[in-house]
Amino acid sequence: MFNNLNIEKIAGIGVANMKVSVIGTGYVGLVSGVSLADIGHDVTCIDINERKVSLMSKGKSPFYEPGLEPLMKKNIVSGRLHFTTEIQKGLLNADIVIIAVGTPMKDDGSADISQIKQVSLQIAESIVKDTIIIIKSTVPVGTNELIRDIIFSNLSHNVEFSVVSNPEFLREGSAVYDTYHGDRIIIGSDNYRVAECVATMYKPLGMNILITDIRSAEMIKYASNAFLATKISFINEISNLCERLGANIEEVALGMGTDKRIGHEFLNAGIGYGGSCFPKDTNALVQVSDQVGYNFELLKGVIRVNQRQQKLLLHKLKHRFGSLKGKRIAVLGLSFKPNTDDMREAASIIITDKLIEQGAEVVVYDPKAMKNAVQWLNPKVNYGISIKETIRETDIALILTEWDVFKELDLSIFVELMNSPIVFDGRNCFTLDEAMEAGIEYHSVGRPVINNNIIPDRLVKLAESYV
Ligand SMILES: NC(=O)c1ccc[n+]([C@@H]2O[C@H](COP(=O)([O-])OP(=O)(O)OC[C@H]3O[C@@H](n4cnc5c(N)ncnc54)[C@H](O)[C@@H]3O)[C@@H](O)[C@H]2O)c1
Ligand SMILES: O=c1ccn([C@@H]2O[C@H](COP(=O)(O)OP(=O)(O)O[C@H]3O[C@H](CO)[C@@H](O)[C@H](O)[C@H]3O)[C@@H](O)[C@H]2O)c(=O)[nH]1
Repeated sequence: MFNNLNIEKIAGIGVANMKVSVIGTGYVGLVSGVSLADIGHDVTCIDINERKVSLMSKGKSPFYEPGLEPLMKKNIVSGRLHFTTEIQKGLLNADIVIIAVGTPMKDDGSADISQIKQVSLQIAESIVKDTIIIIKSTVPVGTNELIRDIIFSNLSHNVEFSVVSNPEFLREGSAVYDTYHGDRIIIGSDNYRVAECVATMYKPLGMNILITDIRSAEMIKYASNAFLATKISFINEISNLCERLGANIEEVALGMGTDKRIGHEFLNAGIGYGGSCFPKDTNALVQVSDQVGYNFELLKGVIRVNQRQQKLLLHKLKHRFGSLKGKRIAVLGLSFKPNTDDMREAASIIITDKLIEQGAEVVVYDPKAMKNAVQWLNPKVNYGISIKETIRETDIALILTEWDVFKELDLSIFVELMNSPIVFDGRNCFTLDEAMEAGIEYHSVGRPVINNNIIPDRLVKLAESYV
């Protein structure tokens, strides 16, 4: 059905100057759109959210992402980057349309592809010339074919099109860097010349490009996220064992990661993974597996371990204090990881909620996520105005996100300002030596507890009842 797609015309445009429309301006849509404009294409970003479009048109990002706003402004000024809420206008004359709308998790764990289906219908009605349609959103295997059928059945004009799977691998907090320095670009297509045309669009980025069939491209995205989530749950399991056996997870991870076959990345033990991708995508892959009659036992375990790990500090607090009623607790860090204001699936949501449920008074601080946090956290949470004011006269401090401003703290402020300098660090921000020198009581993940400047020999006993 795509044999007549006017690929010569699209490819003939060369490595720059393709007309690209991006639908959906979350992290993926906006960062992709901006970078494609930056490498010379004429890009229109389309979103139904008027507030976002109005902000973006002024060069402002709707979310915090380092390095993004200067790049937006540069490309708006150059005339290569445009924003609109009107899909028909936004798709006019597009050579390539990129779908980057959300695919959130449904209650049963599966991926909700309704936004993609809706956009596909709009594309079918709007395209007036031969077009390549790229699906960049993370979608279950088989979705690209489904979308192809929906578009084909609803075309308003006599045009050719081809659907290409091109999953995205950027990380929030380093999205701009990743877009220019990623490890690979995956292009899944049933037409090699179409795939080459998409490769041409990305060529100025100078990245490795791997062309696969459509279903394999869809699977590469899920398999990659599931594997990284597995690495995190694995190291968290090892860290729980370290606590019981008196080993130190930092040294264990260093020793493991030095083996090139294992590698150092994604071996940071902590309070589990959050964010808009790992929880959603691992659950979706389990759902898909179940649907085809395959019991993906390993991944089910990874998800269970993560759910338990997100509550690790609550278990430690219970063991240390029994009741938390009337305790004043400071929480440093709310976003699911540093350098983002994204609160989706952040461990802070469940932890602060449980603390309040147990009668604690909770005051929180985050360098960037406070505004978003209001929509996600229990209304009884209090918001601090600075790190110092947040920990002042508290009984316990929790660190939930490893922002640099926390890692760079002089630990003596916990001694000076808190009622009692007791710190539970879910991200191992400090060395045990630093904690010992400062004279704080320091509980971290997978490492011995520091209390009264000694590493207690009751460590193993302490750990027994954590989980
Ligand atoms: N966030 C990440 O770091 C990341 C990384 C890789 C892949 N992904 C995947 O990319 C996809 C997008 O994720 P995100 O976090 O960037 O998105 P998001 O959910 O934050 O934003 C989606 C955007 O799409 C817009 N939208 C919805 N329906 C629309 C329509 N009919 N027309 C125009 N706009 C519409 C929404 O208003 C919103 O701005 C998901 O499938 C996600 O799994 C995300
Ligand atoms: O060693 C580690 C590494 C990460 N995390 C946690 O894992 C979560 C996810 O972190 P990260 O992967 O850095 O951020 P995301 O922005 O969610 O990026 C992931 O999800 C995206 C969406 O699919 C993919 O594009 C990226 O490749 C993939 O890394 C965060 O809560 C981290 O705190 C750990 O606990 N330990």
